[in-house]
Amino acid sequence: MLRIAVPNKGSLSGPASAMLHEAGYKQRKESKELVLVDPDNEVEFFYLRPRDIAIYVSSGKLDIGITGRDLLLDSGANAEEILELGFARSTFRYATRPGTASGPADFHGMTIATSYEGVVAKHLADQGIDASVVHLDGAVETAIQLGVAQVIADVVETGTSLRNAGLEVIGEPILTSEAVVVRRTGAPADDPEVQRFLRRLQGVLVARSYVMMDYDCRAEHLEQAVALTPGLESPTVSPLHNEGWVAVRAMVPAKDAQRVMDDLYALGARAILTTEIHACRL
Ligand SMILES: Nc1ncnc2c1ncn2[C@@H]1O[C@H](COP(=O)(O)OP(=O)(O)OP(=O)(O)O)[C@@H](O)[C@H]1O
Ligand SMILES: O=P(O)(O)OC[C@H]1O[C@H](OP(=O)(O)OP(=O)(O)O)[C@H](O)[C@@H]1O
Ligand SMILES: [Mg+2]
Repeated sequence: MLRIAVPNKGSLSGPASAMLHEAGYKQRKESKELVLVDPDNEVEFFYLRPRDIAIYVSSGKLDIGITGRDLLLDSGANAEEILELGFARSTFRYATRPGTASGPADFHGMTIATSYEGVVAKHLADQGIDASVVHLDGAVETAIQLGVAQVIADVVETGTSLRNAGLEVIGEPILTSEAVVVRRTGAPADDPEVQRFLRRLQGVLVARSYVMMDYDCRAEHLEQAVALTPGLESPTVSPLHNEGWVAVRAMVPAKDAQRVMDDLYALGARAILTTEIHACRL
């Protein structure tokens, strides 16, 4: 039975469970449940603090886990990412009050507050910056106002939290993060249970980002139409009862669907339909 770590709180928790549910797995009904067995799919889910997940996985007690790339790197655990999941996207950045510093090189001698001490200490060492780091559990943006630090390093998504605290980002992002599936570094890549789990999640990612498009077009326009809708492998083309017309079916990136429909219509295609994909295996 595959043993999988799932975030039990915070930004990762809801979207991770939603993705597992879409992939056909049983998920807990209430947030106090810590372990859930899904016998039909031969998996066992352990709901753990997001920060701890890479550590459990690196110990080998759990086979795989869902966590944030930033949390994985911060933990220093012997674990590696094997699939990007496309949610909880963020950057990790330094921020200060305006006028404090023009770049990280000015941080010498300053104190930097963060919840990601591992990431920050490594970045400072790599850049040869001699600054002290103070660890805070959260609400790091307030540390400057309260005089605990001159600089913070924190997760930034929209930048609203920084703006509200009167802070501005300094320097380039230290890293970009999103939710990822992790396993112990060097664990066998061809484990069939892990492969099946990854295929299911990949199926959800594709189902979320593509639509199925069907349309009819004149045979003489087929090559131009197919250039607009190349599909993943190759579009399905079927004859229509009306001579000189064909029906085409192809997967199209959801974000492009309306533009592609306009272009197909302009080409003379008709009965252009899109339908949602609920699940797939590529
Ligand atoms: N506002 C946000 N937008 C996108 N991703 C975020 C945001 N805040 C945190 N994350 C991501 O979520 C993960 C952090 O998990 P964490 O449990 O700390 O979330 P949290 O929402 O900050 O919860 P907590 O309230 O427990 O601190 C990291 O991978 C981080 O990059
Ligand atoms: O750029 P934004 O869209 O404002 O998002 C970033 C903020 O979201 C998270 O905070 P969270 O609400 O989890 O509180 P925390 O700092 O206590 O973890 C993160 O730590 C930042 O503070
Ligand atoms: Mg947080």
